[in-house]
Amino acid sequence: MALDVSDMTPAEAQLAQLETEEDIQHVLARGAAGVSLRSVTKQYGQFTAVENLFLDIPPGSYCCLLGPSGCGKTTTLRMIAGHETITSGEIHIGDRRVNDLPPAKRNTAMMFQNYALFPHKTIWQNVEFGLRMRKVSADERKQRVGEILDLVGLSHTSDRKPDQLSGGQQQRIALARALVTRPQVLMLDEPLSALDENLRVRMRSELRNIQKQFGLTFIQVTHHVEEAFSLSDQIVVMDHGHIDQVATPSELFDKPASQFVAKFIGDNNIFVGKVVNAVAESDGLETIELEVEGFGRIFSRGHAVPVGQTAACSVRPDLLNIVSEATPPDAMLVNRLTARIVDVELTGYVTRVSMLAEATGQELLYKVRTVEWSRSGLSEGQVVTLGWSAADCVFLPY
Ligand SMILES: Nc1ncnc2c1ncn2[C@@H]1O[C@H](COP(=O)(O)OP(=O)(O)OP(=O)(O)O)[C@@H](O)[C@H]1O
Repeated sequence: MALDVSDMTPAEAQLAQLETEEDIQHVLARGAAGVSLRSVTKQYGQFTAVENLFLDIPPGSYCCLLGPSGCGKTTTLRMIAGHETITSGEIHIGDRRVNDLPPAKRNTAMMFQNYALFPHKTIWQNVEFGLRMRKVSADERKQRVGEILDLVGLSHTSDRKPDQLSGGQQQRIALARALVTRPQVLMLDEPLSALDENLRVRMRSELRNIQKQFGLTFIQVTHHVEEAFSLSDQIVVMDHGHIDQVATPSELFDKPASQFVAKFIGDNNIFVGKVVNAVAESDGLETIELEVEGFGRIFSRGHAVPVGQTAACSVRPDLLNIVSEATPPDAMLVNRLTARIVDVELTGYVTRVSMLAEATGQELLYKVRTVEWSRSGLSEGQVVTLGWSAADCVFLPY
């Protein structure tokens, strides 16, 4: 049967050109593949959008590219998918260098922000489309489309058009359409951004379940910190076209590697000062003393830079403690400062308390279980002493 190519994306049109058995076998290959970026740079004219990226995404993992608008997440995703050329460097998918391969030959699939469903085709035809492009037989198409629609729980919608589905259902169909081609890597560009908050949280766990079930490599672009934390095995934090840190969610939460990451991922409290002393500890880290103007000495843990250099340290808002002024600092809560409560925000189980340091006016954030906050009897305008340990305070080279 002749293919209707009038509403194909460029990638799909390329697929339609696949001729050789080898091409088709590559595209139909199953199983997850890892992705490797080696010194990848993208320039648009004089502007460098991403520079010298090195990244290894293990096969079968869920990786999120996380960062503020304009940091280069989408450009990176599009280069992996082959929708954007790279200026220099190498990209490998599995054991293949894909720099010069068109999107259709990379064994990847892309799920777009707006789902890119064909409005005039039925749900069945939408899902079946990629298989037709790949010249899959009618019997196999029937079986695979049936299976995948079952899997996303939408078999009953197969005769409808996309605009007869809810946002969440359209999202599932877009996912089914991408998965039915059995890609080795699925790329998702802000897949949840069109959904309302409740649905987003539900679809998040569906995405994660499907990724686990298929054992595929998922690479997702997001600027939502919570989304990246809840989905990922690996989070790549990007800023201004560079990778700042690659880590698991818990590593990132406990040990941000830079001031940018510490701020971006969690409202951490950051203090900037000069290194005045560093003492080696048995776990290979050092306890580092920073002289911070207005506060005096602040103790943190990490890998020190030479004495005299400017550096910073970061403490999570939930690791601050309100302590009695009378209690002398001890090894547990060696860091102390006084602050005035300026705002209290109940967000559910957790209360966010904004404070201003008495000595410097620096804004500080304290997060506490709401039940504890209620028991404390504290309120706006009061001055409290905050204490935290060196172990909870992460040293950040400047
Ligand atoms: N075709 C293009 N021509 C010129 N500059 C571009 C082009 N595409 C992207 N850029 C620029 O490259 C930088 C990175 O863009 P990119 O879309 O990758 O960012 P992003 O992190 O995905 O942002 P967002 O979350 O807003 O989508 C931005 O400064 C953007 O303006």
